[in-house]
Amino acid sequence: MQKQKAKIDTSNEVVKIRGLEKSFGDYDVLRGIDLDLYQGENLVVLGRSGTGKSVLIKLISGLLRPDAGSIEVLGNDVAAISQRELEALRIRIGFSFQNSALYDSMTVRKNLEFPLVRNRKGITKAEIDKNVESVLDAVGLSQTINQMPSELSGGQRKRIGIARTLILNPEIMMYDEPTAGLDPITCIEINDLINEVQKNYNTSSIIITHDLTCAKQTGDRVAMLLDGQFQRVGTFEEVFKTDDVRVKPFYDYNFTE
Ligand SMILES: Nc1ncnc2c1ncn2[C@@H]1O[C@H](COP(=O)(O)OP(=O)(O)OP(=O)(O)O)[C@@H](O)[C@H]1O
Repeated sequence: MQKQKAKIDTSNEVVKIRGLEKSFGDYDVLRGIDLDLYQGENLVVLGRSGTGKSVLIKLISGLLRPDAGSIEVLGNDVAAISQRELEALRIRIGFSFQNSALYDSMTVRKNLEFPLVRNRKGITKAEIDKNVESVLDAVGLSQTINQMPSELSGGQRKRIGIARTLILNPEIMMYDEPTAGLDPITCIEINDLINEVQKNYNTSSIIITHDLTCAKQTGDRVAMLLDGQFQRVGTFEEVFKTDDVRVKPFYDYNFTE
């Protein structure tokens, strides 16, 4: 499905990163990064393996501390806030990780109820049921409500994982390799779902991927991490309109025979 033009507010940075540095031993992974995620935007982050994409997500979510620079998430200085404030902030962020991490011993319904029961004290049974049905409908899997994760396909598990994050109405979504290991048709379905989530839940998203079809279909902008910095940021076409030998192979591998 063709991506519709998203409503993006470029005056509202939900993530604002300035001069961010992070090293491990002698290895300077992030060397002074500046990056904005605008409200309502899908931002794709590309980069070779080991360039620091996961480190960046961990820094944004406060799991790692920066060596230098600032990270502001939904108006909070992540490195300065207390553990309690950090936990409250994390509830406003939905994480969709590679292995979906569903609880194998629980039905789809129980998997979806879990974050609600844990994070919304005093929620009623009727509200839980309504929320579960709503997110299952949003990911197109209402019929799986009583199934076990082992009975689902990889693509379905991915969708339920996304539903489980949506149930807390996140303002920011972080997708780590959303299409990894899926067949091409399921990849397209997941890309469409990412765009539907953006539109229907009004989320701002960071999408980490090596899949340029995913980048092209979902990204309003693409940011490419090269040598520890975002050296190419723009639309998909802008980023790949270059002869840079660090960039071209990405495109050629994905799109040329
Ligand atoms: N806690 C840590 N301690 C030491 N080194 C680390 C730590 N976390 C990450 N690194 C190193 O930082 C570098 C970047 O890792 P990261 O996982 O962010 O890469 P990536 O871009 O996400 O790669 P991939 O595309 O393969 O997932 C790697 O060299 C990794 O070994």
